[in-house]
Amino acid sequence: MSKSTNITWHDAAITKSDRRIQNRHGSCVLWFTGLSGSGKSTIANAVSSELHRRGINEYVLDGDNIRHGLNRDLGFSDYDRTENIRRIGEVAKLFVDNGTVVTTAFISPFRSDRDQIRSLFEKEEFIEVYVECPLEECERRDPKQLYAKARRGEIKDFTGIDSPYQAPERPEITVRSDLLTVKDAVGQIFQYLQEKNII
Ligand SMILES: Nc1ncnc2c1ncn2[C@@H]1O[C@H](COP(=O)(O)OS(=O)(=O)O)[C@@H](OP(=O)(O)O)[C@H]1O
Ligand SMILES: Nc1ncnc2c1ncn2[C@@H]1O[C@H](COP(=O)(O)OP(=O)(O)O)[C@@H](O)[C@H]1O
Repeated sequence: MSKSTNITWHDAAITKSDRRIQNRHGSCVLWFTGLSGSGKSTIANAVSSELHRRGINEYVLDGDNIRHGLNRDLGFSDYDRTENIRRIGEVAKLFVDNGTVVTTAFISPFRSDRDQIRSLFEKEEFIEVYVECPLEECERRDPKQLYAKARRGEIKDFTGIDSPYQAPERPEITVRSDLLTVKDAVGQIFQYLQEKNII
């Protein structure tokens, strides 16, 4: 809910549509969601690198990085995760308005939070990418040794251990990161972007 009153929305002189025409490509958010260690960052960065190589305006919003700055006041309670995702959704919307293909790599464990973000966008602009990977495999990878800490009780409310993860019911794309290589996952996502005439 907004705390401010007496504020007026200003229409910008240059619109999203103007930027898309100049860029010669569309803009959207690829909203990656999945367990810690499922591969969100790895695949989002690989997609962004390939977009960049092809001359497409791209940007990655990554969980750990945003939590160092914009969202450094937030922790991992359910309330804080919801606020984390709400802010990222608003930032992603600005990037889409700017004509960018933005990738976001947040666990975003709650279905209602992701649906709320979806509602900020036009239909084709929000692409939910479920990076599906069994908990056992994420725990085996454990790139930051956080599962080990959570199992030892040194981290509380860890997603998949003592905090829930609600898998998407109808994601636009499901990437099975336990079965596909990173390269094949990138290929799957590019195929979608091309089919939808975004790039
Ligand atoms: N308690 C707890 N639960 C889950 N994750 C934790 C926790 N504490 C720290 N971390 C590290 O923070 C990263 C997840 O941050 P997110 O902003 O993506 O989380 S959320 O979307 O708000 O749930 C997550 O990064 P990824 O591994 O990239 O997903 C972890 O490195
Ligand atoms: N097919 C794959 N897709 C993505 N990551 C993979 C894959 N196979 C192995 N990995 C490894 O799994 C780890 C995933 O970590 P990361 O991308 O940080 O996940 P997340 O951002 O979801 O926490 C990395 O060490 C990555 O090299």
